[in-house]
Formats: sequence, structure tokens, C-alpha cells
Amino acid sequence: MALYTRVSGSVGVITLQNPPVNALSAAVRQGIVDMMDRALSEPEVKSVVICGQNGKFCGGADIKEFGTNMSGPALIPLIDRIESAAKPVVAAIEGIALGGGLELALGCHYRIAHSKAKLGLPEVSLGLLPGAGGTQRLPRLISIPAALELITTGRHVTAAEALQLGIVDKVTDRNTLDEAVKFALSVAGKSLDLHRISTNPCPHPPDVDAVFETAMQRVRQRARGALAPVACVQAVRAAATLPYAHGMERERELFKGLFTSGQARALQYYFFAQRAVGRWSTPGGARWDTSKPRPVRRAAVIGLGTMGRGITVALAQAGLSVVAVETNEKQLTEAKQGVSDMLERGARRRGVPPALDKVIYSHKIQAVADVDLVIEAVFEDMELKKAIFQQLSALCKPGTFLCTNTSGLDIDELAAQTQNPELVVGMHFFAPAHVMKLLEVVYGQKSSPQAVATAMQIGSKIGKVSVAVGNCRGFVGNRILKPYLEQAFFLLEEGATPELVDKVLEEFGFAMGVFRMSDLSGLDVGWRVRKAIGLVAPEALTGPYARVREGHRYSPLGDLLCEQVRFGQKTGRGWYQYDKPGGRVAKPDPWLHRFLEEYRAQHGLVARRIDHQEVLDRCLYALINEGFRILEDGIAAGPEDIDVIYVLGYGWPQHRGGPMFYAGMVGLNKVLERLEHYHQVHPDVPNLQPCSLLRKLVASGSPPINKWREVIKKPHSQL
Ligand SMILES: CCCCCC/C=C/CC(=O)SCCNC(=O)CCNC(=O)[C@H](O)C(C)(C)COP(=O)(O)OP(=O)(O)OC[C@H]1O[C@@H](n2cnc3c(N)ncnc32)[C@H](O)[C@@H]1OP(=O)(O)O
Repeated sequence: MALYTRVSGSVGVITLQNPPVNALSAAVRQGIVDMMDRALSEPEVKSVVICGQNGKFCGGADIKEFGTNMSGPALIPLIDRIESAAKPVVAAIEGIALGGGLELALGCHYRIAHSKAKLGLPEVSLGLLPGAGGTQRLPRLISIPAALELITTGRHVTAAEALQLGIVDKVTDRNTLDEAVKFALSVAGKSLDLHRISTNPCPHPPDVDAVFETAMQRVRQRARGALAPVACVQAVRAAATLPYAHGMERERELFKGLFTSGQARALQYYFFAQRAVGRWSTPGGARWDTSKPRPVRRAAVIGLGTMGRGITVALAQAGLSVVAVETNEKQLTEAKQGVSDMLERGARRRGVPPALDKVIYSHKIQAVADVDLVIEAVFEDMELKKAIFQQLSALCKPGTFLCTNTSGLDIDELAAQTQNPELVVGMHFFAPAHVMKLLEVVYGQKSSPQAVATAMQIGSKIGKVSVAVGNCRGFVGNRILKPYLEQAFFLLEEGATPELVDKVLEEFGFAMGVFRMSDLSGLDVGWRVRKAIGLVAPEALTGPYARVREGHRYSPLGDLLCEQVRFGQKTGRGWYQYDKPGGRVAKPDPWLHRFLEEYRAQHGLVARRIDHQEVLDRCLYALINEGFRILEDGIAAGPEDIDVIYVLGYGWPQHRGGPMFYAGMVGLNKVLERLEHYHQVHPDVPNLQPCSLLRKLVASGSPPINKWREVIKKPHSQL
């Protein structure tokens, strides 16, 4: 709803009231219509200010209303009504003016923003375009190239940048409403002709066609199949080429196409999923709203390889004091330089001083004695980690949380090395750790609610989306990755090439195909894990048992490549070839193709033609099947957790919502039917055997994803 007051005698103030972000729900829209009518009809009122309660102007359309029977006044005529008003209307922007919120402000004649406000048209990240005149008014106000950039990226801008771009008329550090009222008093009675944006011409750059062509190329390249960025360019083009009314028709037409699309549903699901994972719970009864974190002022990182350095940077940039420990002197010297460089680069980008003084380096593990939390980030070797946890338990002050950055080893086994296993949790970062948004917080059997809550809180403090997950080999992300990788290897054995598999996955929207991704992360990482669990016995690399482990099909292809020291980008050779070790551009490698042919011949495998659909089905459905197993085992509390992990950590296309959402979109019965088919063809591959939760969901009538938890009925369900 909206509140109306009159201040300073002649200014009507309309306050949007819809916590937490004053989204434009039906009631708010109705409130604005009613209060505008009142302000315009009161003869004493000479000007109007629109603001939002609780320091937030407006977070845009109410996303929760999408997909429901929307009622109440439409936004476009409401904004038009404001713009055509005979009295000046001033938007007082505090906190946020996003999406429909900014469009509302663009309908006002003037905009005053607080210096801390953020403005933007982020609809593209919800699979939409600014559909209340934003694509037509913004280019008229700030030029086509600037509007294209903001609308196609959905980027939020600061008030200072908004002033520079011309989105706002004034920025203030003072009380925004007071300033807006003063401003409204000063413009009362003045001509509004130049301030009705829709009536202004759209300024044309001389090379307007080239501007749109370049923009279209850029968005198509980045969009990975997403529709909204392309439609955004088309809508802005209408602003450049058509009169306002016709431009609005084009905007509406494009908006309608997006609004009902599966991509918009997926992206809006993903928006809420990211927030849902913050309301975590564990089977042991720890919960986001009842488990209190302990403050962490000083943290330590043990092991300054790539991961340890990234974690150190992430912590220091968030203002935490870090003791960075590396016992290898040479590595320590390199790490000091590496961390300082990263801190300086990051600071330059953010326009702040580098947090160099936040990090103290030491080559002695004893330096951790006084910290509140330790993150161990040494080599992925259980014996080494166990030894470190024994040392930490003896060295650290009582109550210090002991965390491990393992990507899949047993948290309980590590906790068992310590005197206080309740203080042990996993904090699984993703490389590069100072950049990637995802953190898996892994609770063990004995992790205390406070330890989990503290790790989750540190995660959000350093800007990560933290997802609480249970303890099993690979946790959620890497556990799901395994059957996906396995299918990709099997497809090579059966006749595919890395190029074919990657092409299909990249066309689906993955940031990188599975083989390019393996080359980037290093083939040796998985190899070491497989060796540790006894899968890579040298005598089993050839001969009749090379392709069998524990009675099931196994592909030693990855192991054979590692035997040749083909570790991927780092060695300049992997599934592809690179121009040098560390090279980034993957090129098909004739050696690899010959190697595959020889391998098939050696094992009596006859290459067949594999079509795109089979690649997609087998890789994705094997992955999704494991996702259902994870839900069944209670390792993830809900499908949202898996989806957020997969989008943020593994390059799953956001516009497909995540693997579990995708399964729902495809149809659970279809996923089940395809898995049954492929399992019949490959009975020696247990990962293709449909999991019983999937069968149960199908038997329950394939409920929508937000009802799955009712079928899972795990004790820590959040629904
Ligand atoms: C036929 C229809 C015609 C319509 C034509 C006009 C079309 C307009 C399109 C739009 O305006 S789409 C919406 C555009 N706005 C956004 O994308 C903003 C989304 N929100 C955010 O980015 C953030 O929430 C925030 C506003 C920057 C605040 O971030 P913060 O970290 O402070 O809090 P959160 O945890 O993210 O959010 C708090 C709470 O609020 C809910 N919420 C946020 N925005 C909206 C919204 N626009 N509608 C409904 N609910 C919203 C959010 O879900 C959180 O609640 P939860 O219960 O924890 O999930």
C-alpha cells in the first residue's frame, strides 16, 4: 500500500509501504494510483514526492506475484499518469530503485538519490526486460549505448554513477526525503516540458546500426542461449527507431514473450533458491534462525597453494585479520607475492586501499595459537590433513573452530583427530576462491550448531552464497559431478570425441563442456583421489579388468592420460592441446583422437555415431539421478541447495534453473523413462539406475519442485 501525507504546506508525499523492499504489489500499485489522484486533486498541493518506507525506495515489481493471477492496476498506465501530471513529481531514492522501481522513478519528473542508493534495471537476470517503459525511457535519458549496457547486464549503479550518467538530478548525503521536499518546493509551477522523458527524442549516435550490431553480438556471445538479453537489445532498438508509443508496443510484445517463458520461470526460481539456501537446517537440529554464530576476528589459513591464497584474499578483503601459514619456505615467499598482488588488483578494481596489513605470514603452524577459526587448505591427502588436525587441536586456544577446505574427504574422520569434534566443519571453496561465489559448508556427525552457523556467517561476510550440506564423498557438487564425468568418458569409449561432448554441453548452456572444464581444473586432481581410493592400480590399466571395478563398468581413460602427464592446461596437454603449459585456448589434438582409436581397438570397442541427444541425456540424467540420491540421503536439504551449488560452482546455465529444476521442467516421468532406457542398454552402470526417490516422485504424480520435500519428508525439511 501507499501512505499519503502533506508536508511544508504544499508538497504531497506518497510513501510506498511493502516490506522488506517495497515491491510494487497490487496493493502498492493501487495505493500509488489513489494517492496520486489525491495529490493532483488537492489545490493546496503544488508538487509531489514519491518515496519508500524504511530507507528503501522500491525493489521493483513483486516477483512473488508473477505466475499468479495478477490483479490491481497495471504499472505502465500508472507511470504514464505520473509523467503526464501537471504538478512536478520528484522521486526520493534511498536504498534501492530497481526494475519497476527505477521505471517508476523514470516516470517522475525529477530524481534525487541518497549517496548510498543503488539503481538498476536487473530484469534481465529474472529472464525479463524492463517492461514498464524502462527500455524506452532510459535510452532517451542517458543515450543508447549507456542504456544498452545497463539493461543487458542488469548491473546496479551507485548514486554517483547514476548522477554521472544523468539518471538522477541530484545526490545527497543528507535526509533524502527532506532534500526531495525542498527540491519539490523549488520546482513547483515550473514548466515540465523537458522533464517528461517519454516526450523527448532518443539521442542517436552517428553509428547507431553498428552500436546495435556490436551489442547484439556481445549479448549472444555471453548469453549461452538466454533469451532475455537478446530481447533487451531488440527493445532498446525500438526506442532508437520508433516513436515512443510504437516503441512501447514493441517493448510489451517482447516482454510478453519472455514473461511466460520457461527461462523466466527458471531464473525467478533461482532468485528465490539463492535466498532459500540461507534458511539452512541440519538433521541435528541446527537452524539458521536459532543457531547463533560466534564472532570471528582473527582467522588462519594453513597451506598457501592456489586455494589457500584465494581464501586468504577473500578473508582479508572482508576485513578479517588472517594468519597465513605455509611451512615450505619457497612456497611461502611465492605466496606472499601472490596474495599481495591479488589484494592490490582487487583493491584497484574496487577503488579501495589494499588490505595488505590484514595478513600476517608465518612458516610455523604454531602461529595459529590465538585465532578464532582455522581453515586448512593443504593438499588433498587424508593422512596429511589428519596430522594437521591433530596438531591444530593441540595448538589452538580452546573453542577455535577447525575447518577444512577438502573437496570431498570425510569430515568425521578429520574431526575424530581432534579433542573437540564439535568444532570441526568443512568449508569447501571453489577455485579461484576469492572470486567464485559458492561455499559448501559441510557439517559432520558431531559439528555443533554454532560451528555450522559460524562457518555460514563467515561465508556471507566474505560475499559467498553458502550452502549447508551433509558429509559424504564429494559432498553435493563433486558427488554429482562423478556420474556426469563417468558418462562423458563412456561416450568417448563408444565413439564420441571431447569436442562433440563439449559442443553439446556448451550449446545446452554450460559455461564449459566437461572436457574443457577438466583441462582447466587439472586432470591430476581426480586422479589423485582415484589413486587414494584404490581405483588406479597400475596392473589394472590394461588387460581384461581395465574397464571393470567392483563388477561395474569403469573407464580408465582419465588415468591413462595422467600416466602420460597430460594434466590439462597446466601441462599444455589434456583432452585438448594448448600452445604452451598454462595456455588457455583449447585446440583439438590429433594425438588424443589416435589414442582413443587405439584404446577402442585394444578393448574391442566399435565406435558408433553418437547423436547430440544421447550425449545430453546421458550426461544430464546421470547427474540429475545422483541429485535425487543426494536428496534421498538427506545430504542436501532440498532441490534448491543442489541447484544453487550447480549453477554457482559448476557452470550450469542459470536460465535453466539448476539440474533439479531442469528435471522438473523436462518432466520427471521423462527423466525416469530415459534413465530406465539407458540403464537397460548399460546394465553395468549403476549410476544410470533410476533412484527410488525419483520413482516415488513420479508415482506421486510428479509434484512441482516446491512440493518435493513433502515426498522426501526428511526431518530437516524446510517447507
Ligand atoms: C505483467 C507484469 C507487468 C510488470 C511490468 C513491470 C515489470 C517489472 C519487472 C520488475 O521489476 S522485476 C523485479 C526487478 N527487481 C529486482 O530484480 C530486485 C530483486 N531483489 C534484489 O535484487 C534484492 O532482493 C535487493 C532488493 C537488492 C535486496 O537485497 P538484500 O540482500 O538486502 O535482501 P534479499 O535477501 O535479497 O531480499 C529480502 C527479501 O525481499 C524479497 N524480495 C526482494 N526483491 C523482491 C521483489 N522484487 N519482489 C518480491 N520479493 C522481493 C526477497 O525474496 C527476500 O525475501 P525472502 O523471503 O528471503 O525470499
